[in-house]
Amino acid sequence: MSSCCVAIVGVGLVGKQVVQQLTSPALAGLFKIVSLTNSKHTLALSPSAPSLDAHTLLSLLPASSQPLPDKASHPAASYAPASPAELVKKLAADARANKQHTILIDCTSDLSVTELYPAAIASGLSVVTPNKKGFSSSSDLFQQIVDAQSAPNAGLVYLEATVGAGLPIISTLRDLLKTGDEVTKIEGVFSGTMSYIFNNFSPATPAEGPAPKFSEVVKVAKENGYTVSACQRLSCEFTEDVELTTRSVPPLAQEPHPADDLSGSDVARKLTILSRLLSINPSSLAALPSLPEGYASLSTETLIPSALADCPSGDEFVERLPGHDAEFDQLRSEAEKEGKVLRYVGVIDRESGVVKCGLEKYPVSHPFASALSGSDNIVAFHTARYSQRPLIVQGAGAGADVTAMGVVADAIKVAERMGVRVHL
Ligand SMILES: NC(=O)C1=CN([C@@H]2O[C@H](COP(=O)(O)OP(=O)(O)OC[C@H]3O[C@@H](n4cnc5c(N)ncnc54)[C@H](OP(=O)(O)O)[C@@H]3O)[C@@H](O)[C@H]2O)C=CC1
Ligand SMILES: N[C@@H](CC=O)C(=O)O
Repeated sequence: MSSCCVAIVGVGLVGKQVVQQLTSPALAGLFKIVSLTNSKHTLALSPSAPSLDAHTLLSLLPASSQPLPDKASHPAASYAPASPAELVKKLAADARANKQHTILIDCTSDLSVTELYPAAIASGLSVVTPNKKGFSSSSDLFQQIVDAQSAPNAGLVYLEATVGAGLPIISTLRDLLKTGDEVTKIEGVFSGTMSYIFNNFSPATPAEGPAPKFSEVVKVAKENGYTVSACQRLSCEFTEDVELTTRSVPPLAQEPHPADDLSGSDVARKLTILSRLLSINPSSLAALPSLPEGYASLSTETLIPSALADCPSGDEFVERLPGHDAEFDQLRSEAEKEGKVLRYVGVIDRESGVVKCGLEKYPVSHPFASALSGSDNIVAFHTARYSQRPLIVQGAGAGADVTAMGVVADAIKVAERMGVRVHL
C-alpha cells in the first residue's frame, strides 16, 4: 500500500491544522483526504482526482452557518448534509471496494461521533482522534471500542492527543506497559488552562507589585483562549482580519466558558483515559477503581464557587468571579505560609488505588511549581524501572498546532502499520 485515505470529521481549530499538516510536502504523497465534515455539511472528494492543497480543500467546505451551494466549484468535489453515521458506512464500503486503508480522524468533541467508533473499527476503518469523550465516558463505550479491535480485519485506534495534546504521554504509557514495566503512579498537571491560571496566580517566583487576583488571571486566560482562535486562523492564512500582534499570545485552548476548565472535568477525563489504559494491561498491582461512568465516577475537586455553579454564560461567570477572589486569596496565602504554591494536579496511585484531581500545594523547588510556564503540562511516571526518579514528559499541553501534531503522528503510525513505507 502506498497511501491511506483520510476522512476528517470536525474542521475547527484542530481539524484545520490537521488538514494543513497532512497536505505538507512531507506527507502529501502518503495521505489522500477524501472528505471533510463539519456539524452541517460533508465535502466529498474523488479519491482518483489529484490531491488539493490545504487552502483549496478548506475553502471548498462551506461553514456550517452557510447553506450548501447548488454546485461544487471544483470538479473533484461534491456535497452532502453531514451524517457521520452514513459517512462511516460509505467509507467502509469504499475502502473494501478500492482495497485502500481509510483513517477516520474525529476532531469534534461530540460524544455521538465517538459512539460510531466500535462499528467503524469493526468494519476495517482506523480511528485517530484528540476527542476524549469516547474513552472517558461510560465503561460500556470504552469496552466496545477495545473489543472492536478483535473483529476480523478490524482497523486500529490511536488517541495520543486526548491527553497532553501532542506530548508523548499515551505512547509513553503504552511502551512502559507493553514492555512489562509496572507503573505505580502517574501524577501531573494535565490542563493547559489550569496550568496557565496557577502559573500566574501562584508563581514560584512572584513578580514585583501586588499579587494578581484569581478573577483577573481567569479573565486574561479567557481572552487569550479566544485570541488563539484568531492566532491559529492567521497561521493557516484563512482570514485577513487579524492583527499580526496576536502571534505573540501564548497558545491557550481554554473552553469558551471558563467553568468547563475550572470544573476539573477536562482533567478528570484525561485521568480516566490513563487509568483505563493501565487497567486493561496485565499488572501484579492492586486494581484501580472501575469508573463505570468514566470521568463522572472520579473524585474531582471543582474550582467553581457554588454561587456561580449555574452561571449560564462565560462572560457573566467572569463578571461575577471577583466576588470570590477572597476565597482564592486565602488558599494562596495558606500555601505561601508553608513556602508552597498552588497547582491543579491529577494523580493515579496504583498502590493505594486512588484516582483523583484537585488543587494541591507544592514546595517552590518542586518541578510542578518551578518548571512550568504558559499552558505547559507536566506528567511524571513512577514505575519499577523509573523508581529513583520518575520519567517526566513536559511541554505545551494545548493549542491547535501541537494537538494536530499528535493526531497526524498517530495517522503516520496507522499508515506504517498498514504497510505504507514512511522513511526517516
Ligand atoms: N484545542 C486544543 O488545544 C485541544 C483540543 N483537543 C480536542 O480536540 C477536539 C477538537 O478541538 P477544537 O478543534 O479546539 O474544537 P473546535 O470547537 O474548534 O472544532 C470542533 C469542530 O467539530 C465540528 N463538529 C461538532 N459536532 C460535530 C458533528 N456532530 N459532526 C461533524 N462535525 C462536528 C464543529 O463544526 P462547526 O464548525 O460546524 O461548529 C467544529 O468544526 C476536541 O475534542 C478537543 O477536546 C484536545 C487537546 C487539545
Ligand atoms: N481545554 C484543554 C485543552 C484540550 O484538551 C486544556 O486547557 O488543557
